[in-house]
Amino acid sequence: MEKILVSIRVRPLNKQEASKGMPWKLTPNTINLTAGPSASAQTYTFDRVFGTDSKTRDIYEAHTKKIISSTVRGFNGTIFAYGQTSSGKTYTMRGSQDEPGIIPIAIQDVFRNIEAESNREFLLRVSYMEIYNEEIKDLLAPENRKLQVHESAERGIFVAGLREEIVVSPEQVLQLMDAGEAHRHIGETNMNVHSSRSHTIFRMVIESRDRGEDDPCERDSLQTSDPVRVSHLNLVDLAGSERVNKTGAEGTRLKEGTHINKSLMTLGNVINKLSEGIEKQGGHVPYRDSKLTRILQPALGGNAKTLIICNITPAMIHVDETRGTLQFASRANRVTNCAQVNEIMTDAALLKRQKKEIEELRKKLQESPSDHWEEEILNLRNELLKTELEKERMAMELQESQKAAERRIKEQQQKIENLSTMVINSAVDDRCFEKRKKKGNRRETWCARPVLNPVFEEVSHRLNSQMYLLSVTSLRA
Ligand SMILES: Nc1ncnc2c1ncn2[C@@H]1O[C@H](COP(=O)(O)OP(=O)(O)OP(=O)(O)O)[C@@H](O)[C@H]1O
Repeated sequence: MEKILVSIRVRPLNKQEASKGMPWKLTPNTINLTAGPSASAQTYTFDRVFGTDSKTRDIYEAHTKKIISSTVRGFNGTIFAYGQTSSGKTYTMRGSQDEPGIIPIAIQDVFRNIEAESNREFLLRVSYMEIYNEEIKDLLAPENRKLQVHESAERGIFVAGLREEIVVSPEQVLQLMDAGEAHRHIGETNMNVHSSRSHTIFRMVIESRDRGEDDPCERDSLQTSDPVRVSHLNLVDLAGSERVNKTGAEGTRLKEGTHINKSLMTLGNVINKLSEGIEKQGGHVPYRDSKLTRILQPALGGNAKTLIICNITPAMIHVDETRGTLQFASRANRVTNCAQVNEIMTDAALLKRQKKEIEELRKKLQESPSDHWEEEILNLRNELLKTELEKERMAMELQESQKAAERRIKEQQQKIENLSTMVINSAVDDRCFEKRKKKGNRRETWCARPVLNPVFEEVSHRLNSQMYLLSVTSLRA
């Protein structure tokens, strides 16, 4: 569900209006009446409010651009300009010599979007119609008049007998538009020298399907079995609501004005009912009360993305009409639509899509768990290898240090043995020497323990401490 978007565009004051000033205060999202006898604290809030110096390109970028790219992806889209006569609807939608309008910018953008969708092929058809005095006229084939609106399950709501031209370039579309424009009802009123006396709907039907594989055999089968997306883009320039006394309408102009006002009143009623949620409560919405609302039915509370650009005249003299436009805009802003991609599914297309989905699921089932486990296993294997290598390294180091300790012990034992032999020999020598001395010039004395050679004592002490150190080291190892 998404809201109907509403933007307000305030046209600059013209020479006659400028002297009285502008009683409206604007912010990027709000507008309120600050001067004059009917000034009030009421603030109107919208998706965007564009001031008198705004450019159509800014308005396009704000919301229209997104809607246009959605239509290329299969959503219905409608953009229309609403407002009193001479408020700038045609200026906004068609543009001027100096500033292109929403329609030419949108057409260029449709083709740009299509170019970016390289995996799809497109078929574009355009039609251009006018609702004048509640009669539908074909602007691309002016001999087609009084066309009727019908509804069918396949086509939805459509205008029977309306010419649709296949187009391949933005230039071709703009040429067709210009040709159609020449057949439009335009008249002079007190308020607008080129007043649109009719509502116009420029429609682009965008059909697309997947290009399929590179294999031409495969391509042929795809063409019959792929779903086709069909979306409608409506670019609407409404005739302006008008007051008979202000427009000075009489005769033909008066008749036109009556019809214009009647269809705009129906549009207002439809928006009222929708904003009150009447349709959701099962109530009646009077779409059939005018050709305009009947043709635009999908855009009003239906399957479409919709933007209404409400044009207002900021002059003091038009305060009442401007307030009427803002009230309509507020109600429209409360209406919700439900846009979805429009696909035409043949049985073959349905079957093919289901097969594709099953295939994708099977692939996921097969691929994703094994991918996951393979990675897990690889990680675990690496961990295991690392641990084993570390274990081996530690075992080798231990072996080495044990061997070294054993070697040192053996060496020390060898040294002790050698030294012991030396000490025994030296003790024997000493005793012989003492005996010889005794026999010589000294008296023989008794000693409780044998007096050892000081050299022996020193060596023995050192050996004992080294043996102690060795045993401690080998214990530690
Ligand atoms: N934003 C703008 N900047 C400059 N000039 C503007 C702007 N908007 C409208 N105008 C001028 O105001 C005049 C009336 O505009 P336009 O014809 O677009 O009004 P309209 O709402 O389509 O009127 P109608 O309902 O009678 O057809 C034109 O001369 C147009 O060039």
